[in-house]
Amino acid sequence: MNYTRFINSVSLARKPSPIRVLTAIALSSPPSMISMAGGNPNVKTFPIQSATLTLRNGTVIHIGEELMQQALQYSPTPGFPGLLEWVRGLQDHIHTPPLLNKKNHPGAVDILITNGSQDGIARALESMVSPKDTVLIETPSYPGTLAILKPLGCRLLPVQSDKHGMDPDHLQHILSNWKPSHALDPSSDIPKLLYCIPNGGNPTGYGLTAERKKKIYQLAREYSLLILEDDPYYYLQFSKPRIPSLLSMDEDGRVIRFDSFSKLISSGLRLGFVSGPKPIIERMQLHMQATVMHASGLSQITLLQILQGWGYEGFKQHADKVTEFYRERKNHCVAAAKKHLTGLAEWSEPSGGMFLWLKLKVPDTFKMITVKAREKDVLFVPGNAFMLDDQAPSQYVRAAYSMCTAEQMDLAFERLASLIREEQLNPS
Ligand SMILES: Cc1ncc(COP(=O)(O)O)c(CNc2cc3ccccc3n(O)c2=O)c1O
Repeated sequence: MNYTRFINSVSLARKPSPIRVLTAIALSSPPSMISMAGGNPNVKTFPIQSATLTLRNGTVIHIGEELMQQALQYSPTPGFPGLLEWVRGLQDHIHTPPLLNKKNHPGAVDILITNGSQDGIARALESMVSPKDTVLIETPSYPGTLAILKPLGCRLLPVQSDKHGMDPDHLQHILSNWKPSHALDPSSDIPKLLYCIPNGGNPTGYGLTAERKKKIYQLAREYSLLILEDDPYYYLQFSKPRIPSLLSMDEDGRVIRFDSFSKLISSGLRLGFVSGPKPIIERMQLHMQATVMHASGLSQITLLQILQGWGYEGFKQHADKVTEFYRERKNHCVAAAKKHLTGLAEWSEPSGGMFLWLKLKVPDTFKMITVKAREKDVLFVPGNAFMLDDQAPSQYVRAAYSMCTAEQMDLAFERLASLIREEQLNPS
């Protein structure tokens, strides 16, 4: 695989920061090394000495002085070595990526700790996309990614989806406008990247079937695409066993996978990680070096203490508990929709995540949701926010069931029902 084709000129121009190189050398040198290189502040001037965390299960985690000094000091851009090692082991345990341990393969998997997966997606797209490029993106899609992509000025081609996720037949139909050989022609506008949210989609809550994932991967192979697998809801799949990831089938080194700790452990710690081909991860690391330098050290050390205490089995048990929490909320949400919205809206049962995607029997939801709904003390997100063309009318709204009680969801949908009836009588 020739990765240069996928890296834009800004990213290709990036060079390792000499200071960050020295930080890495200093960290990996023997105690005899005397470093007067790095402009590190002296940790003895820091007011925080240690910390103690109490988990909901009663476990007490103590971050002593030595570890706290590491947490509060500059650290390597790729991530704390211990956390990198742990998440690498998690990927092996969960996805068994074919290229995880093939160090000599050009697409050997490398990992970067990011400030949440939003940060990772931004670095990947800002390192790969040029204005002349064509990017395939499932629609509807996550507004956070649309906010990154649209300003880059590339051509965005929407790939339709349904209750089983992105439609590979529509993807094939779009790609049939090119020949696979066009990928060898630098002047061709053949698509290079495919962005998808394979499980518990945002905004739909739908997930790709295993068959569709295989078909999409085969099409990516045929047309030399790289796949951006944005998968913060992987562990929140309601069906068991979980449907395998695209990374688990990646024999070519064409999947860049974004994981997040936001939906399982904390969204405020701002930690996620990217698993992908080393040449791409290296470009993202250089991007990170020139901006935030590294993800928060205190967040990384805090997370690592929790993960090391759990181990992989404990992590999976926690993920299963969180999934059951959201399954119960999903059931309450669907029950409230059936009770109040039957005949006024359509929806399919979410297969994971934390969202219900409602198609209302009105021509456009934007003004109804952004103006009238607030007067009725209820908030949703209008469907246009998830579309490539956010000016076009949309009959959809996204409802998040993650934060509301069953009673609140019932009342919210009762209010939405009266809004729909009013809108049907007097369209805004
Ligand atoms: C598909 C997909 N990919 C990436 C991310 C980012 O997650 P990270 O790991 O925390 O950076 C997300 C997070 N989605 C949302 C976040 C959010 C934050 C504040 C307020 C509202 C928010 N709404 O509505 C969201 O959907 C996501 O759904």
